[in-house]
Amino acid sequence: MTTSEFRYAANPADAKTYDTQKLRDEFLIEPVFREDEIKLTYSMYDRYIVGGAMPVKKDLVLETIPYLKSEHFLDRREMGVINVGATGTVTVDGVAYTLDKKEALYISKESKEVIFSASGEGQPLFYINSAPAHQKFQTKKIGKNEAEVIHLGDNKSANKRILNKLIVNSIVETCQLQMGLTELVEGNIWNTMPAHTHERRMEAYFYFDLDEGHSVCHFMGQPQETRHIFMQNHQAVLSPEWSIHSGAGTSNYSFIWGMAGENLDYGDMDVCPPNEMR
Ligand SMILES: O=C(O)C(=O)C[C@H](O)C(=O)CO
Ligand SMILES: [Zn+2]
Repeated sequence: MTTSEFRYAANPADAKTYDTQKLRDEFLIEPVFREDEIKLTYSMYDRYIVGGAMPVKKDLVLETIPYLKSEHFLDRREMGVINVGATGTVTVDGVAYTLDKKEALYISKESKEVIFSASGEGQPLFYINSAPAHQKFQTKKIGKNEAEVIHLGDNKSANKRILNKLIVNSIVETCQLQMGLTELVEGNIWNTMPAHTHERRMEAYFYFDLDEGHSVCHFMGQPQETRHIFMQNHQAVLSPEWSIHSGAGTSNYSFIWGMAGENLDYGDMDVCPPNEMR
C-alpha cells in the first residue's frame, strides 16, 4: 500500500510566529516508516517527496499518488533510495538491486514498476526522496565503497563527522536530486555546524542510528531567527530554502540529507558564522 500526505510551503515571516506544535506539524515527518506501507509526504518545497518503505510480510509495489496525476509514480520524477536497515531488494522494471545498509539506488524517470522487498534476514528500511525530473538517466546502485567521502569537523568542536556523497553528479547523473549520508564520530554531537542556507535548493534531513532514549535537537529558521525541533530516531524534517539545517544530539547519530532545486552544486552554500546566529 502506498499512502501520502501533503504539506504547503511556509513564508519565513509566518514561520517565525509558529509555536512548538505548529513547527512540528509543518516541518517534522513522523513516522517515516510504517509496517507494510510505502508512506510518502509530498511537500511544496521544490515538490520534493520524502518517505519510507518497510516491507515486513509482503513485497511493496510503488503506486502513483493523487498529487502527481500521472499513471506511474516516476513518469515525470526521479527517485533516490537509501537502505538504513537490514539487507533488502529494490526491483526496478524486473532488475533486482540488493541494498545493504547505507547503500543507495538512483531510480530513473520513466521507470514503471518499483518493488521493495525484504530478503528474509532482518528488516530493511528504505528511506525515499523524489523530485520532479525532465530527463531520463540510468538507474544506478551506489555501494558504500563508491561514495565520495569527506572528513569534516574535529573533536574540539564536537562536530567530527564523515560525509558520504552517494547520489551526487560526480557519481550518478540526476536532474535535481542529491543525497548522501553523514555519520557523527562517537563523542561528537553537532552536525552541519557552522550552519548554512542555500536559497537555490530546499533540503530534507532524516536521522537514524540514534541510540534508544536519545534525541537530536534540530535547528531551523533564518540564521538570525532560529527555532528548534526535538527529533527521535527515524524521523525526518523539511528544511525550506530560507532555513538553516543543523542539529546537536544527546549522543552521536547518522543522518541522510537530500535536496533539490536550482542547481547540482553541492558546495553552493551560504555559511553562517556561529557567533552571528540568533
Ligand atoms: O554534516 C554536514 O555538514 C552535512 O551533511 C551537510 C549536508 O550535506 C548539507 O546540508 C548539504 O547542503
Ligand atoms: Zn544544506
